[in-house]
Amino acid sequence: MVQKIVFITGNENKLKEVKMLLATGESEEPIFELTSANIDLPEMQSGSLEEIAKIKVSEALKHIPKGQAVFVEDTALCFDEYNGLPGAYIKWFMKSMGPEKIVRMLDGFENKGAEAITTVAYGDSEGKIHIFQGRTKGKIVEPRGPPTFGWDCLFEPTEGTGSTYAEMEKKDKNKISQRSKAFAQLKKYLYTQAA
Ligand SMILES: O=c1[nH]c(=O)c2ncn([C@@H]3O[C@H](COP(=O)(O)OP(=O)(O)OP(=O)(O)O)[C@@H](O)[C@H]3O)c2[nH]1
Ligand SMILES: [Mg+2]
Repeated sequence: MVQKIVFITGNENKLKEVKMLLATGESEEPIFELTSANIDLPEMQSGSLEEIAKIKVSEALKHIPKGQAVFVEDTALCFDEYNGLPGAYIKWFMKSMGPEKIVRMLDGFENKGAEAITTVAYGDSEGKIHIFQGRTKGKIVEPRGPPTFGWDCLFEPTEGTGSTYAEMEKKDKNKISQRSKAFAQLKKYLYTQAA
């Protein structure tokens, strides 16, 4: 049976990435059907990344038809010098300050280290919640590359070739990004369940 799965998001760029990350190869039998819904769910402003995602997906479960599964995804950007902040609040920092001023937050600090963390909370068709998390280390740099997706232009991953996410081809970003690591785990889980 093909499991219907709903991704709750209002972010078009993210949706595009996630569709690519969960796409099945041409030779693979599809085991799930992915749709998306733009539902504005309340997001807790405290707690660990896992707790925030868990509570968000329990809300999401109330909005989808019985028998379907649902997932939410939250991406945090954590500065070493700020002990993990802005973290999950990066969204609000981006909205009110924009990328240029976010870079200025680390002026006066030598350590520009940061970690991008994607947390996926999956609520299965029985209402059980499963958490998957992917992490990519890097540093905050002066914006480089097209400013099309949030803070992609100011994050230079350590594993890469010295480019910011924004300067990379999508397929290259997807090889190392926090989001691809989290969704690789979800995909593996879905295939194990279906086997
Ligand atoms: O440059 C980026 N590269 C990424 O890979 C990435 N992933 C997310 N973001 C941005 O980080 C904030 C928190 O995101 P977020 O996870 O809370 O998403 P969101 O609230 O925009 O959408 P959603 O919650 O409806 O899914 C938002 O400003 C997103 O635009 C990214 N920016
Ligand atoms: Mg969000």
